[in-house]
Amino acid sequence: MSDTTVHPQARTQSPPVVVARGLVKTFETGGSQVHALAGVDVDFHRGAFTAIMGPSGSGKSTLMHCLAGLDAPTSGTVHLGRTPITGLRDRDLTLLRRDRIGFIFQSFNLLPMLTAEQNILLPSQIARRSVDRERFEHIVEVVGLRDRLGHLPAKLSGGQQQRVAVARALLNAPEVVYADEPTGNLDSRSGAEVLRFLRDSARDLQQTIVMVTHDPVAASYADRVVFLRDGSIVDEVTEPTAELVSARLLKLEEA
Ligand SMILES: Nc1ncnc2c1ncn2[C@@H]1O[C@H](COP(=O)(O)OP(=O)(O)OP(=O)(O)O)[C@@H](O)[C@H]1O
Repeated sequence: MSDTTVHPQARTQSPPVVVARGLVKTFETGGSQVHALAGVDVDFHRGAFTAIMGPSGSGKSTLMHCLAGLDAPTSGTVHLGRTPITGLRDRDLTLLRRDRIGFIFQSFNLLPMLTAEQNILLPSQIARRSVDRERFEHIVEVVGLRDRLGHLPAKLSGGQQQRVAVARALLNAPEVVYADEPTGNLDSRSGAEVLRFLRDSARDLQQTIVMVTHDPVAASYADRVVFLRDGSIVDEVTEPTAELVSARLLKLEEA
């Protein structure tokens, strides 16, 4: 174990970066109600890589949207650090998402006319933030994009494009990165590259990462997996293996 490696147990005991309490989200659809979140309490700690799993419709996306301030819960609270993000005005939420949260989506979301480097730097430019060149160099090195920085996205493989998106999300050292099915569009080799990088970022850069995934192999890269069913957290596994995650998921789907 290297000096910079923190044992997973130590990471889960560090102070929480994100704290959600009593999260309820009810959708009204044509006269009936859907309880997408039925009272979720969950914490995410600094430097921890957490996967959120559960059967289809269990509330994973809704939970991530409420945690990230992309949607407002019907009731309950979310704190990012000391900031209660539930209750912030739209403009403050926009700034908070821009300055303190990183996002990685299944569909990369790169701008096609910008090079890899320009895509990585774009959010900092929009926010008029000075770039920590040392961190940029480090991230580029770790994601293995050094010789691809001048390429347009169309000239990169899917895995390389997602690594650009990951580097972009991490450049500003956001307090938390939310990844929504980040390997959903990748073949298994490229997916593994991206997942290794996310895992290493949590370990080496103390980056807090929360990932929604359907894939037990992807979840096995996390330090911890929380399982949702019918809008509630019903199970949790630390130091998961793909086999263990598959078995728990199967149990939830059968129940
Ligand atoms: N905008 C909406 N309006 C009405 N119902 C919604 C809305 N968004 C989600 N739901 C419902 O809330 C529940 C949870 O949905 P959510 O998308 O969070 O689940 P999920 O676990 O992410 O599903 P999947 O794995 O299929 O993506 C589902 O029953 C869904 O139909």
